[in-house]
Amino acid sequence: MRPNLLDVEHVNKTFTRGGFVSRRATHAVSDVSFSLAADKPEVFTIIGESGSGKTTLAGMILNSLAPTSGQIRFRGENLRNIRSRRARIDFMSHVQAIFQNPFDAFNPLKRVDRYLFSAANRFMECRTFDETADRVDESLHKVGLSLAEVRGRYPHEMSGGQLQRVAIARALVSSPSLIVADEPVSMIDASLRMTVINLFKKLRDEFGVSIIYITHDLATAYYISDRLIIMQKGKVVEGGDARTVLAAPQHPYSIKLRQAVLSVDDAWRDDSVTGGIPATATAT
Ligand SMILES: Nc1ncnc2c1ncn2[C@@H]1O[C@H](COP(=O)(O)OP(=O)(O)OP(=O)(O)O)[C@@H](O)[C@H]1O
Repeated sequence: MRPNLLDVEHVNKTFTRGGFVSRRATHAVSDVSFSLAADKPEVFTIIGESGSGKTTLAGMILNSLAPTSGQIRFRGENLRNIRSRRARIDFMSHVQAIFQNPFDAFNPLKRVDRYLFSAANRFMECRTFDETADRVDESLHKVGLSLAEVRGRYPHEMSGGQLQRVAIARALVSSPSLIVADEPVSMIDASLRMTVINLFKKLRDEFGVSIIYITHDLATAYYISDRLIIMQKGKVVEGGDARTVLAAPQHPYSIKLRQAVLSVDDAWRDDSVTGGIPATATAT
């Protein structure tokens, strides 16, 4: 039987601070489990208020943080066993990350196309410059851009939305099967957010990429998710099919979330009249 794309099994992460006498432990992630199937690309959302453990969980899925206990497997392989440089590069070619602020992801003094070329050189076995350029151009087309548009430009010459699309194109160069996107639209101008959000749907539907979408933004979570888990203080308080969870929320936090979504729906209805961009609500 084909292994799942991702298995997160009873994962815990505890940070300890202080010395022997004043030692303090933070249970950032407590007993979290979920799986993503290999043959069914989806947008899986991890939603929760600030400090609920979302970024810590993302770090463990990206293999940049080790769980205190429990295990994470990608295509059946325990991430703990991915140690050699070659194995790490192979893993990174399949699992890519998108971060919150695209302006932090690019050096202001470096042309953005150079990032795309180095990703192509790192992950793909292109034999000629033209082959590398084709690969880069192909990735940029997937996000609605082209090498001709991007070549020679510096980060400050692009909008936050455009730059985040370049970051996604860079992630796509290696044809990953999973993208972990941690608050990818929260630093982007509201008018450009939906372009990036719709792009994730396109990656799922047209290119078979699964997305782990991490957010505290209820409106985009509601709009984009196939399944979701709601985290609070490191624990999953509710999870499952996004519409089902939101239709009959059980946990007080999910009820609060649904109320916020309902008010967002109202905002959408208003926006459909005015032709504006949907408002977003934030869990507090
Ligand atoms: N390196 C660390 N050392 C100590 N504590 C940490 C560390 N990283 C995170 N924490 C703590 O773990 C908890 C979860 O943090 P995390 O950043 O994962 O939450 P989050 O849901 O992503 O929050 P936000 O939405 O604000 O980014 C918090 O209490 C945080 O202070």
